[in-house]
Amino acid sequence: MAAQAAGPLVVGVDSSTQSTKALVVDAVTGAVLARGQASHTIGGGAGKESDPRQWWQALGEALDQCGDAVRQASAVSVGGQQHGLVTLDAAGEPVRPALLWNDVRPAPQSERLIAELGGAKAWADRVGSVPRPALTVAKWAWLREHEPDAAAATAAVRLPHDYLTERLTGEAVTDRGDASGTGWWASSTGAYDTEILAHVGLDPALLPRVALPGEAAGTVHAGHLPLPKGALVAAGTGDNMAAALGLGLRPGLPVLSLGTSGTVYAVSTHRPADPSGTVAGFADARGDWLPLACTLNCTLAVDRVAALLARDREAVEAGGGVVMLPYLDGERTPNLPNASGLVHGLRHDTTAGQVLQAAYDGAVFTLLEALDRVLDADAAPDAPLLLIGGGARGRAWRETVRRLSGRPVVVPEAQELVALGAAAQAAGLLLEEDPAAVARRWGTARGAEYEARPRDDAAWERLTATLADGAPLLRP
Ligand SMILES: Nc1ncnc2c1ncn2[C@@H]1O[C@H](COP(=O)(O)OP(=O)(O)O)[C@@H](O)[C@H]1O
Ligand SMILES: O=C(CO)[C@@H](O)[C@H](O)COP(=O)(O)O
Repeated sequence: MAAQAAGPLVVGVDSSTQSTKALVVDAVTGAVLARGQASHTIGGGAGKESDPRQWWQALGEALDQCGDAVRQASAVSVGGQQHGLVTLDAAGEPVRPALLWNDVRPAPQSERLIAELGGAKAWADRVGSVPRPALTVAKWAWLREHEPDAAAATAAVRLPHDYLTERLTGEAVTDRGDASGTGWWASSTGAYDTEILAHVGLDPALLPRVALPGEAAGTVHAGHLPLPKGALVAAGTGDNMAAALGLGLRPGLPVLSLGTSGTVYAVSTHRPADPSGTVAGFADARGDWLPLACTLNCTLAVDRVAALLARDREAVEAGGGVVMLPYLDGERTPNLPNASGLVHGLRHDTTAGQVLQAAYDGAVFTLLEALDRVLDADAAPDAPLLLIGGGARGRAWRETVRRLSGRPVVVPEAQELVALGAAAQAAGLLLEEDPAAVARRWGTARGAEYEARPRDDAAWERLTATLADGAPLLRP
């Protein structure tokens, strides 16, 4: 395989909520020479948890599937689901399963942290984000309150991507992108916030070093993975930051990602600070910012509705006035952690296909509602939406985005943009280039273009009214 390559080989990894994906990529051309994927399981009863050791095992399986090419890689990088709280004991073993980004149990701790440290605006100004239940700081506060023994046994705290990076290299290293989703890395200073850490009783010595953009985490030291010992390992980053790299994103171009989470984001040259908490003021993996809004209910919620209706996910039907807010897991945007799904407007003539379409509409509306807040002065109002994530392969998702956004849509041909972004980061490290420039050279954002259609204002108004009128039901 490597014989077909024009340049050295790099490996990009996406350790996301549902699976690990690995790509072996030609660092010069961006050609994908091999790929692998292995699933994760999520448990946790009322919460959302995964055993980090499973991610390591899945990484091994995904790399094995890549065959010989992976054994010739010169550099590797790991992108991972953001915010997860990985707690390790003194031997480096997980104290308990990781609390994932979509675990809403820390909602009371989140409210308390906001109140105790000056309110939402103070948090946004200082940290960049209001500490919603998703953020690692709220999860750590939950653990200390509910499982003090587990918190006391914790000798190291990691995020999913840097847990894997450390297992590859033996080095405790993270990056500013993923660190910016913890709630204890302040965007105002570009460093860990020792006052916040003291407030939540977390010793900064338990945290990984934050590498500078472009800095290596180390080299592969683990002999039992197919990766060659001594291959360079980049710092990696959060999955959304990795996808921004993978698209070679320039400031102001909006991305809508349809996966387990739904996200809308853009690279910005201005540090975000949204006191409403809708926009998380993340850092990107280079030196800019990544204002982002994230929903909990996206592809899994809509697929669940399709299964309930016993319909294929593409079997939608237009028409009718039924409205659905598919908040099956509670919701993060808007901040409704205790909400459940809401259906309104059913009639005798409502069809199952219309109910399914209403689920897509509700999921897409929730994301697009946040888009205007995410975009700043850098953003061109008529810029096309880049549609990525597993859902971007679906016609019903794409057409719903076109109908409710009124914007042109581009669906990149490249499908695994997080893994490609990690590969671009690895290639950037190896070739001493800007990873976003590497991705632009690879042409990763090229894809099918769909022109703008007039926005469906009637559907938008029905959804807005249902969200407002349903508030007492959505905030139990
Ligand atoms: N052809 C398709 N059409 C529509 N949706 C799809 C298709 N293929 C996969 N998906 C959706 O993509 C989702 C997984 O997306 P992905 O971005 O890989 O998730 P994550 O990164 O959160 O693990 C699945 O939940 C599934 O609903
Ligand atoms: O919490 C966020 C962003 O803030 C999520 O986007 C996670 O990063 C999980 O991503 P996926 O597994 O859905 O890609």
